[in-house]
Amino acid sequence: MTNLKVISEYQCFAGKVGFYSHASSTCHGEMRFAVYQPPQASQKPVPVLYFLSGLTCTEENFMVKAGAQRYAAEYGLMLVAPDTSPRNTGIAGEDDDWDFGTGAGFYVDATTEPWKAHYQMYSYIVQELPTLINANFPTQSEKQGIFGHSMGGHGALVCAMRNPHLYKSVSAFAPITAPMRCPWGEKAFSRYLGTNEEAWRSYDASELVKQLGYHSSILIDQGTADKFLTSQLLPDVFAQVCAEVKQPLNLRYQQDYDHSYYFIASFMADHIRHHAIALG
Ligand SMILES: N[C@@H](CCC(=O)N[C@@H](CSC=O)C(=O)NCC(=O)O)C(=O)O
Repeated sequence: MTNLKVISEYQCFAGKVGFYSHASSTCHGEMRFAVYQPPQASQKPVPVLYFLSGLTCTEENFMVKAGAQRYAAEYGLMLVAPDTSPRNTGIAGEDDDWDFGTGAGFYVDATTEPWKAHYQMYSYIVQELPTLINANFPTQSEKQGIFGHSMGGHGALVCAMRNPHLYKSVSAFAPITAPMRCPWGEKAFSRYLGTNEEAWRSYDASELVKQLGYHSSILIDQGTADKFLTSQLLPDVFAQVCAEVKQPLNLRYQQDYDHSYYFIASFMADHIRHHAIALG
């Protein structure tokens, strides 16, 4: 494998889960990610589905808890789950908060000191990581989808809407849909992007859907017992804007589900199917 260090690999549903690290030229440090190669990948290139995780996660949470491999094996999709931020950068205070810094890169390209030298997660996800994946794994590089959870749901919506030519499908579990209007987003954007809110708009799904829209229907699942629903996630704001601009949206409120991976695992089959249909 070129430029990749294999950390560990495991047989899974007749395919392989692997954990890898590499020297990132975008984030200027070591980055980690996980890949699930379905059994079909041993015979031919397959489409790729990226999953962006939420606050406090590493590349492991999704592979261990989401139960996605079974469905990826069924449909012949490769899964890629990157880490949620650079780590051990030496930036003072990077480990102080669980919702900012380490584990909380928010999938933006930071423009402020001291974060901008390493916290370039948007470019890492959209450019460097796919280039690395396509060079090292049997992918159909023109067939990419993206999904995510919470902070990662925000990241998936932003990456897809800003790059509809790169991502044929998008979905999210309990995404932060209007980060400019919630405490997690305000904290992250003001520190990574500065206080000029104009710069925040290109990372806010509810703004982007107004400006850009997306070429196909967006699937979102949201638990009604999610403790972050009304304070941080605000799916009704996103739904309202989608309705105004006639963006197709399948927003499903799931009764009594919370914010956890138990919720994610419960609806994983539907999300993988959504992407498999779009990715052919
Ligand atoms: N420490 C927090 C809870 C953190 C949390 O719930 N993280 C979620 C993502 S939240 C939005 O991005 C998560 O995925 N955690 C990892 C897991 O494996 O569950 C608190 O105290 O509330």
